Amino acid sequence: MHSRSSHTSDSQKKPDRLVVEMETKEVSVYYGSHLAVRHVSLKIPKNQITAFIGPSGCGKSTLLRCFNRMNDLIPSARVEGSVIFHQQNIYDPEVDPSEVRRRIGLVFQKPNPFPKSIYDNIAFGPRINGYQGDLDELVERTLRQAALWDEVKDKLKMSGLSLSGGQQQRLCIARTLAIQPEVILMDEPCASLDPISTLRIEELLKELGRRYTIIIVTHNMQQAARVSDFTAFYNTEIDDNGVRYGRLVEFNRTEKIFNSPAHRETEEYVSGRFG
Ligand SMILES: Nc1ncnc2c1ncn2[C@@H]1O[C@H](COP(=O)(O)OP(=O)(O)OP(=O)(O)O)[C@@H](O)[C@H]1O
Repeated sequence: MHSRSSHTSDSQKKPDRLVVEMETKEVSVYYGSHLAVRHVSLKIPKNQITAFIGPSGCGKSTLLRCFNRMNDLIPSARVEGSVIFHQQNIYDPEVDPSEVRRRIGLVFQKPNPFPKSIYDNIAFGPRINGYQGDLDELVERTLRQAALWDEVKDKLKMSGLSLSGGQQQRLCIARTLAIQPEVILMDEPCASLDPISTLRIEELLKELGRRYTIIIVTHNMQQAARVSDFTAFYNTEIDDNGVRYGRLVEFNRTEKIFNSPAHRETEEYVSGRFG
């Protein structure tokens, strides 16, 4: 990939020249002695949406968590290889994992607002990080970015838990945006939402994808096709000892993965013949 010299306008969604935001080099993840994902090397393009797809258990969520060291919080998990961000391996011993997680936010599958007011859900992270600007302005701006402002502007003191599931998920996205991340990871963010809330989140994603680098794990191939610019297809493989592990099969522009993939197993998966 080449470096991009000029700014991309909002209307120009697919620039010819891309910069790499993050890169995994030979990443493998173990849970105890169990190899879950093997040797993934991948370049995540900046300000694009990358979808991770593949059958259950191929390691999509495991790999996603490597991008902001969330696997550190799982005692049995061990990551090999490197994940490069701003020319540094985020697994280097001198790197502070909480700083990594501030710059690379994660939105979970199930909306998980704090049991606090809508306002404080947004303000909490910036306060902890010593935000010096106008918090009211930040709360409004991020709620607008997350397409939630109009629905909540008159009830900012109400609990975040009083919102619908779809609104809660947009609140969690706003909360992530408020700490001004550079990359947003999303682990099946629509899995627990109804179709209308799902569409709203997808619209939001397309909007955010112009300004942020987004990686989204999804079970839903139509969703990957609708929202992403690039797609990584993972599959499971069985080694000589009969042990199943996940591996990256193919990574390319989404239209290529869905219309003319290089590998037969990708074609079989995206056409619904397995998985
Ligand atoms: N916390 C954990 N402890 C032990 N093994 C785990 C843990 N999380 C995942 N695994 C194992 O790692 C492998 C990959 O799981 P992972 O959840 O990353 O796959 P996935 O592709 O995201 O699956 P799904 O689509 O079903 O969510 C599986 O064999 C799973 O059982």
